Amino acid sequence: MSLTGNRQMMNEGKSNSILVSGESGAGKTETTKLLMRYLAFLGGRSGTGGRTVEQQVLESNPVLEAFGNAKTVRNNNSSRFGKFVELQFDKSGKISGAAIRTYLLERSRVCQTSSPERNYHCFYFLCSAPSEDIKKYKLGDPSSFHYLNQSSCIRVDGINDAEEYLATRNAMDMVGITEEEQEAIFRVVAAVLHLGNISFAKGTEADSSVIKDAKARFHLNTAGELLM
Ligand SMILES: Nc1ncnc2c1ncn2[C@@H]1O[C@H](COP(=O)(O)OP(=O)(O)OP(=O)(O)O)[C@@H](O)[C@H]1O
Repeated sequence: MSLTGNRQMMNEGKSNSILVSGESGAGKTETTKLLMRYLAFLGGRSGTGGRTVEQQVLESNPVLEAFGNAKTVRNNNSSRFGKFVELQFDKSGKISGAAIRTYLLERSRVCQTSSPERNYHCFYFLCSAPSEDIKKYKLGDPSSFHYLNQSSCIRVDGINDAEEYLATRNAMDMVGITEEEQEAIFRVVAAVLHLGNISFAKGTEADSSVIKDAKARFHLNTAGELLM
């Protein structure tokens, strides 16, 4: 399919589209990665050192999967969003640029998950980060966070969260997300986990509420610090 699309584009000089559809678990994500890899291979530039557009295109997948994929009943790596990937080629057929647009992330999953599903991978990856990051974001075991412990599924066979954290960081470097931007992104991810642990108790006045206890206050303060 990639080859046919590429040949038609080169012969007719027209843009081509490939639509990958199917039910959850059908193989859309894996097929799209294979299509992108082959198109990147066909449009690759030989001899260019460093970070090439092809590499950046391919490395966008681990980044999108970390933040937009989760384990569901049907698929351990289910994409909870849609995406439109545009690869641009120059007259000689070499990749000159790429753009990825995402649609409709399943946002409700952030606050609510149930067994045997998991929340988005990025939360578990961050909880398995090297100790200096854990300390910096004041994190701990995933099971200590409400947004993650509503489900009894914390770990997934075949996914090493610690390795995936490093792979995600590496992929973010590759696609050109600066260290500062990555820091900001993971601060928000950590802050979301802390926000989920803030609980309230009934206040003395009618219809009022107060922070429940010292633990809840710690998470409130930490979320505030991370979002500053
Ligand atoms: N070409 C393939 N080779 C090997 N395994 C595959 C292939 N395609 C799919 N699979 C297996 O099926 C699983 C589900 O595939 P994939 O994540 O691509 O489905 P999907 O259609 O994108 O699902 P969702 O809509 O839930 O994101 C993969 O994790 C993998 O185990």
